[in-house]
Amino acid sequence: MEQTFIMIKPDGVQRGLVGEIISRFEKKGFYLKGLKLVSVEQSFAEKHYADLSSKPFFNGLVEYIISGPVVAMVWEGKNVVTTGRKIIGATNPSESAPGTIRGDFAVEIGRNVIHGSDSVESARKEIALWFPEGVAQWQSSAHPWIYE
Ligand SMILES: Nc1ncnc2c1ncn2[C@@H]1O[C@H](COP(=O)(O)OP(=O)(O)OP(=O)(O)O)[C@@H](O)[C@H]1O
Repeated sequence: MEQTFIMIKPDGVQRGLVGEIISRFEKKGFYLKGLKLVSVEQSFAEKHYADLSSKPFFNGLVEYIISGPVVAMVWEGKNVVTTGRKIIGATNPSESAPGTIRGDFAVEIGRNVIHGSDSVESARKEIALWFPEGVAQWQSSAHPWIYE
């Protein structure tokens, strides 16, 4: 099944939103396949956001991501990349709909609480970067109650 990489950014960890965010993905019916609290170095953050290296906000973004521990996760489920982005909401919290994570918990684009892969290909690369050790192999016994 499809997998995505989700990261709770340092502001989400500091503000105590970890449980709330995990709960939203769990209740939807997605499966947690990888989870760790990590403080990343500048070079690692630059690698994760390499596609944005030419943007004027790049240095600030890297400073933000290394400003405290983040929660790195792998979630699995049908259409989890696209649906995960919908659960997260628009990049700029002033445009994120209420009911989304950013719509409910964020105000500024530079403090938008959470990251989610934007495509299946990005998810594959990001999971390989953040979880080189691999992810857990397990099947939920609730599976037949969530999927036809
Ligand atoms: N104009 C901006 N000013 C400050 N920070 C920004 C700006 N645009 C984007 N960012 C930061 O860079 C991150 C990555 O931007 P991107 O355009 O990839 O958005 P995204 O895919 O919704 O976010 P993410 O990759 O974090 O899930 C954003 O989540 C935000 O934290």
